[in-house]
Amino acid sequence: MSISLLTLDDLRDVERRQASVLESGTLMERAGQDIASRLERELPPKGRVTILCGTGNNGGDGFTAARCLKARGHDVICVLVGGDEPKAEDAKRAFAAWQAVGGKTVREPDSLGKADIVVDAMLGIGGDRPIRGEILDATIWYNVQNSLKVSIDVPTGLNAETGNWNGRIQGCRSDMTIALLSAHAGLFMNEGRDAAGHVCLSELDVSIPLPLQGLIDEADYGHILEPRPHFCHKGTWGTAAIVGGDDGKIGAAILASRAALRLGAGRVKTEFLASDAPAVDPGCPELMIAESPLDLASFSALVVGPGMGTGEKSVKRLLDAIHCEDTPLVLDADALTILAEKPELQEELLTRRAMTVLTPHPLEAAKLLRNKVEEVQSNRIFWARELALQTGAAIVLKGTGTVVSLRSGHAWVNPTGSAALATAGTGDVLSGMIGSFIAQGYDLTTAVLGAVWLHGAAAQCATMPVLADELSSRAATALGMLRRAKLRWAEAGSDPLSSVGTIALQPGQLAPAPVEMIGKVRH
Ligand SMILES: NC(=O)C1=CN([C@@H]2O[C@H](COP(=O)(O)OP(=O)(O)OC[C@H]3O[C@@H](n4cnc5c(N)ncnc54)[C@H](O)[C@@H]3O)[C@@H](O)[C@H]2O)[C@@H](O)CC1
Ligand SMILES: Nc1ncnc2c1ncn2[C@@H]1O[C@H](COP(=O)(O)OP(=O)(O)O)[C@@H](O)[C@H]1O
Ligand SMILES: [K+]
Repeated sequence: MSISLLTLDDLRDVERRQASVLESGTLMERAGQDIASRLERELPPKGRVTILCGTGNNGGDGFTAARCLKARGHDVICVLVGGDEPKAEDAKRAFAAWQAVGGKTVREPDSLGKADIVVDAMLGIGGDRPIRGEILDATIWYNVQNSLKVSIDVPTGLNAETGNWNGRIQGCRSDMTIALLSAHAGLFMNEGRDAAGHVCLSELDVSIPLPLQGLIDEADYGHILEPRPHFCHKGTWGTAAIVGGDDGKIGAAILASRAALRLGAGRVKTEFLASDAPAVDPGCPELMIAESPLDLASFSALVVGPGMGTGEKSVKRLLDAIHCEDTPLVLDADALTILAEKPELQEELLTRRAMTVLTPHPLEAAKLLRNKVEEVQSNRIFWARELALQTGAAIVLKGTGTVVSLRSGHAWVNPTGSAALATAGTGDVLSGMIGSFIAQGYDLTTAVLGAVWLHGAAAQCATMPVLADELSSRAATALGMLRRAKLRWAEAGSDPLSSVGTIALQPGQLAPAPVEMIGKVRH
């Protein structure tokens, strides 16, 4: 969690504390300088830049960046949107400084020629209402510009915490967003992921308190990248049991089982609930298909639910698994539907000694929370935390920007993944991957965060939906390559591979960074 995702309350606290120790306008000046430096990398000499400035402090950042770019010889025009003058104090000063250097400001953008870069500095984290009037008009203009489009702090109209458009009114859709002080969860979730584009962060040289939430990164899953010792055997890497696959849904349990095996579990046994289940998986003969119900307590990890059905037999098997109190348990799909229908089973989860992981998609989460999908999606981090408290389990709330939450209140947003995952069976693969890492003996957070991150990373470069079964092979290949890269990097002491399979890496990195750090970087 080295990239923090501060809540708006936390950010306002940081701002207040900084205001008492720094001269007013200092942060805005740093923001303007860092924005200008980053934009300059995208500009030709004497590049043309149009900056849409709102009347709040986001607009102030825009005027400050304008002044810095002008000083570096670029041709900059500001458009003041939403009023005849800035309202926030720092923004007033920034506007005056822009005017003092002869900066040109107009009130609407329609007559302006094409710019190399168009900047959205209309609304930042203070934008909490649906956009309308001048801001809406300028947003519509912005979205059709054939220029590089860059939002400052957050795309105008987007809720920085939830990644939803305020009031469902579409706001600015950008190629790049330069976040200030801290990255925002909304830039990686729901509509925010598409609206933000490439995310840069300037921390403005401010030390940020360690928050409860951040992006999943190598600091969280690094252990899974460690090479295996030579001195080991299949028993070293645990045995996972996959329980599921009722009539007509055998494939789901196969997908989870294959994923568990491919990602490194020493052995995987599959218990199908279907009456006509196959005795072998011809595509993966390494799997052991149980002929009779498994002794669930004897496994290193249980994955229960993929294609399991919700009938009496399934309920009984779920209960058996929950009662294996000392065996780590991953519950997915139909197991979650049963849990939602039988709240008394959720209470039993609270008494388990071993870890439990629930992997709901938003509809499954809504049912568990006795809620609506829209409500869950309106604040995914909040509801993932609620579900962790309700069940005592680690929660993996899937979707665009998967959220992982623990009962302790810690929450992570996954920066990897893509729409290539929006295809049947990829969730089954994820539950098998989590079960695999748990069976291998990784601690709960490493296993869950590593699986979620890798599952997304394996799909990231695909332009078409990935067949779920291919996904686990891709994830295994990516993991192997990352392990090799780490080894080489450790041996060479510096530059690893510049590219690892489908995952493009910067020199010195093992995995693509979700956020480009700009300005003065403190870590
Ligand atoms: N305070 C600080 O320490 C720093 C703040 N910075 C900038 O300041 C921004 C926050 O500034 P503000 O708090 O002034 O907020 P904004 O500039 O985001 O918004 C200004 C005003 O817009 C109003 N508003 C909300 N939704 C609206 C809508 N749909 N239509 C019209 N008006 C709407 C709000 O009531 C608010 O008063 C950050 O996003 C960042 O860009 C940066 O300068 C970095 C440092
Ligand atoms: N647009 C998307 N962007 C990122 N991840 C996605 C997207 N759509 C789906 N996913 C991921 O794909 C998986 C789908 O899981 P799930 O809905 O349980 O499907 P299934 O039951 O068919 O396996 C989850 O890991 C989810 O986070
Ligand atoms: K903005």
